[in-house]
Amino acid sequence: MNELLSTIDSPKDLAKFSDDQLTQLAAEIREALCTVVSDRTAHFASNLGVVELCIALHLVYDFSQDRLIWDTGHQVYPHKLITGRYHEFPTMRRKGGLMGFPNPNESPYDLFMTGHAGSSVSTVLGLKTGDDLLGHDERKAVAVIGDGALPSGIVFEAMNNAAELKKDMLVILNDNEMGICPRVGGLGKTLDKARTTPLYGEFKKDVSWILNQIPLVGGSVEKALVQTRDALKASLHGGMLFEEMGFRYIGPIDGHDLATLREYLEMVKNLNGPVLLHVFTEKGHGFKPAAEDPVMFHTPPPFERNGDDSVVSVKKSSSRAYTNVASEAIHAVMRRDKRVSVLTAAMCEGNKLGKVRSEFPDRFFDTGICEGHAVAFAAGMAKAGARPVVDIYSTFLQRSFDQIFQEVALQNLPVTFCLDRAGLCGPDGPTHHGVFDVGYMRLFPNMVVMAPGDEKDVSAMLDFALDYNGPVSIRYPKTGADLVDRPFVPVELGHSEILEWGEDGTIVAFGATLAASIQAAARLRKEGLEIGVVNARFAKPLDTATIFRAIDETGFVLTVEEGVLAGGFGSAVLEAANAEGHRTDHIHRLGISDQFVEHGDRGELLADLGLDAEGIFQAALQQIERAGVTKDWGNGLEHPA
Ligand SMILES: Cc1ncc(C[n+]2csc(CCOP(=O)(O)OP(=O)(O)O)c2C)c(N)n1
Ligand SMILES: CC(=O)[C@@H](O)[C@H](O)COP(=O)(O)O
Ligand SMILES: [Mg+2]
Repeated sequence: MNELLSTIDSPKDLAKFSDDQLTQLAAEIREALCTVVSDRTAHFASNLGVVELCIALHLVYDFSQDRLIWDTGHQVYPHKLITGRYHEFPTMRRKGGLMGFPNPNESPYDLFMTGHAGSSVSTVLGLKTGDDLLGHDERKAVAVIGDGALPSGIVFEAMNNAAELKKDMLVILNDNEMGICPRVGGLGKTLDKARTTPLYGEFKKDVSWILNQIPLVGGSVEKALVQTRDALKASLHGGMLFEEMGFRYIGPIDGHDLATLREYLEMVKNLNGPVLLHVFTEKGHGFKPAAEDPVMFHTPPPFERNGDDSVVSVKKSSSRAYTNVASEAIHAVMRRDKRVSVLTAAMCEGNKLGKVRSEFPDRFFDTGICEGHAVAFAAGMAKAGARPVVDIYSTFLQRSFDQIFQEVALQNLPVTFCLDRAGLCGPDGPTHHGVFDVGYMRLFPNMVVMAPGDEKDVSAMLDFALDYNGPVSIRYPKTGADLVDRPFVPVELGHSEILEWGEDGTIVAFGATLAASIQAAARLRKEGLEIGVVNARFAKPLDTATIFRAIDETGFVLTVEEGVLAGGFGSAVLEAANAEGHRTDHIHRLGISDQFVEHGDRGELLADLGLDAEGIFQAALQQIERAGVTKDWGNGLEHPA
């Protein structure tokens, strides 16, 4: 297997293959995809669906000069295999290996590092405009965008502008009827029209035959007839929307038929102005289990295959992940409070909201990949007296910054934000690590910023939020929820929870760093040091009484957070201490410095950043030395550093 794929160093090598060899190449690419997902979580069904499209694109265009952006970028694996990264492919999504999204540091064929949906039409328009301005107008420009990404508002901003500029660019709509879950929204229904009529090729032949029966009396009639044909075709195929926006709509065509793809790409390649080519694909195409269950196989847990393409085992993820705890808490509160609704932005599966959707279809809202809208929509619901819970990943919620500011915080509306994947999300890497939210949420007056220290805190914080008459954000990472054994202290606005107190120093953990902080403190206590641990719970409002007591009465204060230091929890502590004239020289912050964190296993990344128990232990030891804490280390051992 892979006799052909392993010989490809550049897309230019594709030209040497016959049609039969290209068919074999597609099979080899699918085999490589199956192999890579058998021992790690990676994007699978989306990649299976674009194999022929990717081969056709690289046959028709020269992307060493032409511009290509894969929107979102989770379907970029075939592109990576064809652009000289076959031999590195086994390192996919491993620390230090290939990224699971486009990465310009890997190849000049990757122009933008992406992972968030919807920006491709804008960046391709920008590339084309820049190339034209700088005398490279011979370069073609292509964006490939999925039907799930298409409803993102930015796509329409870009198309609106592209139609104005009349730039020669191609948008390929990869329509597989799926986001991660089945696609939602009115736009999807427009696209569905295209599935009720013959594919473009057949339709075009029929219309051409009809037109040929009409004796043409001159250019004006022909022009009118062609326009009639295009309007008829576009209205039949749901393309009218794009035609009205100023894009030439072509399609739909079969996105798994290599010859058809090449024919149409050759045709549209030299059309003037913005063109949208509507391509039908099947998510999971070519691997039956994935085609039958593209939701499960979007990023399946590792699985093994039988020879007949059946799947032997799929390892389920941990059932006590924070995500599950949160979705169960949301479900419970929806059962007892009819004011409560939940909103997701195309991440129903990722947010584990399937049961909520089934039981409360009228109070479950999937807006599609439209996070800005989701937040403003929730604000409207809150204004009407409902209690919306916006359940959006930390990194994707960044899309809604202005709506959080204007529609929620400024109005002081009771919207509850559940920020899943807050912190390091592991193999998805820098586009997905949710590490900025404490900073951006803390900026807004009225916003309460919380993070559960363990599983028990999650439902308690949600209950608090829904009783609180203002905006609240609750952040938690993509990992198993810890369960800290202690007499539970109810969640109270601006109050932390003191788990241990010790004069030699205090570790103040914000969020899910609590368990590692407890472990580090326990090791230090074994060395004879009296180290306290505080479960901060709130970054805003801060529990200044407890924090100032730790500052004034203990040897040092070490804050620990799974997020960037800039504007984070530790910054809040420094700001508060400074504002009230307390010492700050013995306050040390653990978190993420001014850097983007690469992809890798979550545990590896935490250890690299010193945010695991060992790192916290070592940081505390350094603070102990700095504080001049002298201790008889018991058995006379050297300092336990
Ligand atoms: C702004 C943003 N929100 C949410 C996501 C999560 N997400 C990744 S892929 C995906 C579905 C994309 O569907 P589509 O564009 O149709 O691609 P397909 O997987 O069907 O090929 C979603 C919701 C994201 N990457 N970016
Ligand atoms: C491409 C994308 O953004 C999603 O597929 C994301 O990778 C899902 O992340 P989880 O697997 O953590 O839900
Ligand atoms: Mg899709």
